[in-house]
Amino acid sequence: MLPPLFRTRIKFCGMTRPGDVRLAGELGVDAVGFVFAATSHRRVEPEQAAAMRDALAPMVDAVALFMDSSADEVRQVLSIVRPSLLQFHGDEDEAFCRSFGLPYIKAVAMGADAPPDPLALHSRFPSASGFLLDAHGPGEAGGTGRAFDWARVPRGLTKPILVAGGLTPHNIHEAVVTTRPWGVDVSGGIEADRESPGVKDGARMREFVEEVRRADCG
Ligand SMILES: O=C(O)c1ccccc1NCC(=O)[C@H](O)[C@H](O)COP(=O)(O)O
Repeated sequence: MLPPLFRTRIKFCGMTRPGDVRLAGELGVDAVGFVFAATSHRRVEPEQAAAMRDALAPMVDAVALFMDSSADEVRQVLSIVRPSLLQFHGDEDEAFCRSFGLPYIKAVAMGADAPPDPLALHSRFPSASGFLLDAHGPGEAGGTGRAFDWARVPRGLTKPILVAGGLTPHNIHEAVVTTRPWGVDVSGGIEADRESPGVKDGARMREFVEEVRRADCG
């Protein structure tokens, strides 16, 4: 039987150590994320992120993640880190997101009462490269380690979607098989323990990738 041509993209988020970034590249991960949200326990300084970017393998995206940062803060990060993709988790509008001249992903709060309307999302963010569906409620930060009900993933989104929130090596196979997303995003589920946010665990990173690939073959 021919192998499947499609593969689920993988993003590891909340990276804080160059060694973890290097391993992500070796494992075939498509993107790594650096968090600049003011309230995050995984927040890094731009210089720290620049050092991680230097550890990144070619053809792997460096994603800068913001939550209601000012335009000046975003521009400062861009000049130091040179990310290839942006991710916005707050109340940023379309004009703000596209004003930096880089492709971006808009996070969507799946913890709301009603699932988002695909048409409304597309018309609010026509310039988005894709949407990241995360488990947080409206106005809350991401990286909660909570999953949402994958049956609520809206159908009819024509832009790529990434499923996020509470994914681990143990549930990622089911998440991919259930939702068949463009990509998946994980942070807490590949960390060593809850006490060390941002410190990734090599064995968990590897197992996560293996499980996504197993789902791709199913
Ligand atoms: O990670 C954070 O601390 C964070 C803070 C504010 C906004 C977004 C944040 N993280 C986003 C992500 O890391 C992921 O997109 C996603 O939320 C997955 O997190 P997890 O549930 O820990 O796998």
